[in-house]
Amino acid sequence: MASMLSLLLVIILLPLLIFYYKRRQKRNEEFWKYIMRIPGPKAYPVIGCAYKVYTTETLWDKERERAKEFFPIYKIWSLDFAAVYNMCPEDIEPVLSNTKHNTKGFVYDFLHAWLGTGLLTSEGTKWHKRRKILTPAFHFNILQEFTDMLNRETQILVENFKKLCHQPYVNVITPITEFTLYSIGETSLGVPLREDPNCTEYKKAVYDYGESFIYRLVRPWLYIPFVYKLSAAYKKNIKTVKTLSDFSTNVIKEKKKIFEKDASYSQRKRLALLDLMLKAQQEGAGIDDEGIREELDTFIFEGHDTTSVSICYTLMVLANNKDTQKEIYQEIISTIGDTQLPSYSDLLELKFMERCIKESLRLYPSVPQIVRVIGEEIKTHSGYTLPKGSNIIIPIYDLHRNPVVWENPEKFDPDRFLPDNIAKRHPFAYIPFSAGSRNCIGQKFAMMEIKAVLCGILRHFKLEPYDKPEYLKHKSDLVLRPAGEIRVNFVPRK
Ligand code: HEM
Repeated sequence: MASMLSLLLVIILLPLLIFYYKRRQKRNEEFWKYIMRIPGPKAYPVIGCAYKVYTTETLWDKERERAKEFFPIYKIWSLDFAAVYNMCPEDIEPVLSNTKHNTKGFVYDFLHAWLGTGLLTSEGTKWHKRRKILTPAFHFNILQEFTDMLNRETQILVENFKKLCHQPYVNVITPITEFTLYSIGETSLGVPLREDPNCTEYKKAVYDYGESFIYRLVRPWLYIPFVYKLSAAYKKNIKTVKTLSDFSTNVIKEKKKIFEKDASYSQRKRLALLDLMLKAQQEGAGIDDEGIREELDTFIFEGHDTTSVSICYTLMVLANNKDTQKEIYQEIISTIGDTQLPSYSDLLELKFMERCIKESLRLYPSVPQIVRVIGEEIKTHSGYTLPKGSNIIIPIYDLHRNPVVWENPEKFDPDRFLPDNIAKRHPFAYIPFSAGSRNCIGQKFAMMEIKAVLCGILRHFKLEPYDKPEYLKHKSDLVLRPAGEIRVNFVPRK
């Protein structure tokens, strides 16, 4: 049976390998000349670096190892595909600040089955139009209105932690992910997701999609759509996609009911994200039902999973840095008091807390790497050429540990974000929200949400360490994920 399978594999794969290798040869000779000059791991003819198949667990460590071995630049390739990892701020600046390189790498296509071509995955005029429609949803007047909602969600979370805190530790991932999912529902979507019975299934489906994404990523033959469609992984993924899209379709249905019932709704001066899209649709501004669905999927995912991991890692880091935690607590009490809920301007004033969040995002960037396609040849700082059409991978996680920029990179030190220290650094050495025109549209919302939740948690609990940062393992996924739990001990304040 096994030998039959191997024979079948050879019959299918061999012609494909030859086809791709020929395609590769047809590509601009200069392209390969430049790519091959860049250092990189050992490679064999045709299959290149794909002689080892990694898993979601092993890929993470391998990429970190390679980042150290070949710092600051290296390439990987297989068949007709090549990508260059770059950890040099001087090289990243021209890529992210020039719209010629705005196209995302082909791996973003693996997200299309779920996110369609929403803001994260779209390109050209479609992306530009959508960004214009959606930007007002993050205007500071809107964010100001969100403060009360975030405070309410935080209070519910704190009550939840009060029930859990008698245990030796709390795995913060589940309660925090619920908090961020319900928060994006209450704020940007205006839909009470807490009442949606499908939330648990949705959260699991997000994890499943991430796993299937990495599964495909480490198997270059599955990049070929026709081969992928024959695989068991594809069939499994179809089910996951159905769960994900049923969830967002339901959210839209609920919201449309509210929107259509109340005529004055769309006349409000400032509208949150989903309202804004429905209004744009009413006014014929070029966004149809499918467009709303893909943006909603994008924002539910980007708006909850990224902030969730960031809050979880920040709690763990603060539990391990007691003096810093004490200083944040004192700042909260002196800015807001012991009982008041923070206003939007209070949150803006929490400067020390902000530095701690920034430092936590340096060590644990929720989006650990991004990819762009080079639209015009670039000469790198280290003397190589990135040819037009090459995929450049910006490993934010490794960039934030670049030893040339960050002294003692693994150390948590919020003073790195004192204004004088920021001024001394290259502006592209720290990019947790990316940079340039395709930066994170939700970054102010994210900072505000993280601050609101820290205010609530730290006012009620002292955090004691359980997991130590140096022993925490990560795994590859769409966002930075711990390989297991993130455990923190919650001690109620008297
Ligand atoms: C700590 C929290 C967050 C981090 C670290 C983060 C980081 C990022 C990064 C690095 C990108 C660039 C991705 C790429 O180029 O592939 C991005 C894009 C994006 N983010 Fe965030 N994000 C966060 C929170 C949010 C929130 C709360 C929202 C929405 C409410 C959001 C919505 C988006 C969208 C829609 C894009 C695509 C923007 C475009 O291409 O025009 N993010 N984010």
